Parts: sequence; C-alpha cells; structure tokens
Amino acid sequence: MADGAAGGVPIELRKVTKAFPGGGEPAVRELDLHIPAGEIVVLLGPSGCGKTTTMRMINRLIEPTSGDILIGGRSSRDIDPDRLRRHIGYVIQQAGLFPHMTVAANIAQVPRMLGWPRKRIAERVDELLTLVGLEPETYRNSYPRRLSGGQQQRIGVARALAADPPVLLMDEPFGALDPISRERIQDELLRLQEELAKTIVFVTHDVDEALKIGDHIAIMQRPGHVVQYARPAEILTNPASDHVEQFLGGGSSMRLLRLTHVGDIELDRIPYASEDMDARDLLREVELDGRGHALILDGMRRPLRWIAQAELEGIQGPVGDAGEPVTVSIAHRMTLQDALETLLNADTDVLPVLGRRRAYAGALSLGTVQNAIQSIKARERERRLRRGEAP
Ligand SMILES: Nc1ncnc2c1ncn2[C@@H]1O[C@H](COP(=O)(O)OP(=O)(O)OP(=O)(O)O)[C@@H](O)[C@H]1O
Repeated sequence: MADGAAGGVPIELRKVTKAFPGGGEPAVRELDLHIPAGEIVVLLGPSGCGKTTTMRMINRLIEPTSGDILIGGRSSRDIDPDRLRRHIGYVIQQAGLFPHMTVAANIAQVPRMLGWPRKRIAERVDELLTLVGLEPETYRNSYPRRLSGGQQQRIGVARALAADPPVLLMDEPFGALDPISRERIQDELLRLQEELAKTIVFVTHDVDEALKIGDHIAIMQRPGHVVQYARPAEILTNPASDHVEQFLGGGSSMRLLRLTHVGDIELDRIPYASEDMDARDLLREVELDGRGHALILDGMRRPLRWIAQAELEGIQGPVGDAGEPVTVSIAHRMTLQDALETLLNADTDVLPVLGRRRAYAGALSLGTVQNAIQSIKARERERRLRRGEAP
C-alpha cells in the first residue's frame, strides 16, 4: 500500500485485571492472552464477560488495575495514550461516524490530526474507499445518513485504517447489520486482511461470526477470564468444558462443514488423461476404477471433458477430442457446505476439484463429503471418550 503497508505487531496481555471502582467482582481477572502479529483474534463470550473492557484496555481507553499489556513488545504504559490510539484503529458498532461531516472528512480525521498535506489526505481517502469496496467518486462527498448500515460500517473500517495502523480493534462492528450485509462485510474483512495482515482483535457474541472470522478464538466467561483459546476447528471438535460446549450450541458438524475447505479433506481420485494418451491405456484404468468414466485434461492439467467407458471402448489410438465438456467444477477454496450445494445441484454425482491455476486436484462426490463428516464425528466421539462421557 502507498503508506508503507504496516503489517501487524503482536499484543501480549499479562495477568491483566480491571476492577471498576465500586464494582463487585473484577470485570477482567488476571487475563493472559497472546495475540500473534497479523492474526484476527476473536474475543467471544456472553454479555458482561469482559470483552469490551479487555479491548479498551489495549488502547488505554480503560486503564488496567494491574498487569501489563505489551504492544509490539513495548508496555502500553510507556506509550503516550494519544500516540497509542493513533497506532490502533478502532471500529465500533454502528460505525460512530460524525453525521455533519462528509465521508471524506470522517475518514480523514486521523491523517488531519497528524498534519498530513491536503493532497496526500485526498489520495488516501480515495485509496481507502476503493479498498473497502466503495466508489470514491460516488461516496467521498456524501453524508453518513445517506448510506446504508453496511456502507457506514465500511467507512468506519476505512477511517480506522486511515493512518495504516498495525493494530485494529473491532468491537461488535457488524452487530447492527442484517444477515446478508453482515455476511458480505465479513467476507470483505477477510479479503482485506489477506492483503493487509493487521493484528485484529474482534469482539463478538455471535458464535458463527467468531468461527468464520477468527484465526484464533478466545472464549471468555464471567468474571473476565479466558476458558479456551484455540483455532475455530479445535474449539468445535474439542470444546474445553461443558460450559463451552453449551455456549457453542448444537450443530457442530454442520458448522465444521462451513469451516472446512475442500482443499482440507482427502479427495477422490478418478482416472484422467491428456488428449494424446492412448484410449486403450485409459480404458484399462477406467475398468480398474470401476466407476465408468475419466477426465481429459489440457496441457496445464485443467479439466476439459468427461469421457465415459463405453465411448472409450470405441476409440483406437489417442483419446483426442472425444467426451462431454466439463461444465461444473468445485474450487478447492470452497467450503464443504458450498461444495455440497454445488454437488446437489449438478447433474453428475462427481465433480472435479480445481486447485491452483484451475488445475485438476481431485474429485468430490457425496461419498467424499460423507467421509469428511464421518471423520469429524469420529473425532468428536474420541473426544467424548477421552472425557469419560458415553459416546
Ligand atoms: N465503567 C464501568 N463501571 C463499572 N462497571 C463496568 C464498567 N464497564 C463495564 N463494567 C462491568 O464490567 C463487566 C464486563 O463488562 P464488558 O462491557 O467488558 O462486558 P462485555 O463482555 O463486553 O459485554 P457485552 O457483550 O454486553 O458488551 C460487566 O459486569 C459490566 O457491568
């Protein structure tokens, strides 16, 4: 990025406690948490478990009662709070934009405070609008009230990113959006993050949002402590306690289908050949395989056509241009849930999976997905057995 793409820095919470004056139990109690550079770490938990307090201690909107917070290895206590906040973007629910300022003025707040020249600010505003998927021409001079909730939230993200801070704090940023806008902006955030690799602390009490967004998830409970800190798939297959399991709710296998990508599972193998392969050789492979068809690939290993055993039997010499074009395929980046949907709507019972550069990477059938589901269930059974529960 033009501003020297500041990647993320790690954040370390060490025995951090916050007791509000007059409060009973502390809002946050001896919290230890390591947030790796460039990751999205989600704080997930029920209302009142201390998520917002934890987040606000990172940018010193709230001062810890005890313990230490290191940002990029430096204690936040040794960093001037105003300076600290300029290096930490903050996104809140309903964006918190100033209604009397244009979109451009809202985004430009921090750069203006930093005394950037006018031209650089204007360029940065346009760059950020493009980055969050809004056309600068259309939006830079609009006022927030004219925009949808999703658009306002995008501007909120653009504003937080304005001075290219290494850290972003996002407190229930998409909580007020309808489900469709919410899905879309989550996807946008993940796309942005691939490019920017910020360190993002993201607060939510929505389990599905946490599973989708988080590289790691910290599940918190009252009073302000972490009961499990792990990757999403591990949290689903191996919740640390009955409490965590209850909080996650049912449907963990379906959720795993949403979390698991086609590239993560063992794919089917079906016979394949290039157009210059001898039809007899391919026929032998198809007979051995027993499913009655093969794929023809081009020189870059991209699937071209399906060919049936009966058709192969009638060909002498190279396979050539025989067969039926491949019209539907599955990308290895798809979730198993989306792949299943594609498979159920296709008129063949097996589809080729495309890896990098759309090259053939394997095949997927209902059986493949079923095997994946079964191995997920087997892992869950193993976990229950380990914990001494009935399978
Ligand atoms: N300024 C304050 N003064 C006194 N108590 C507070 C203050 N802010 C938060 N608390 C208390 O600290 C505890 C944790 O609050 P916090 O807002 O961090 O929880 P949360 O997990 O973010 O909740 P929610 O999901 O509802 O936002 C709560 O019991 C809350 O009442």
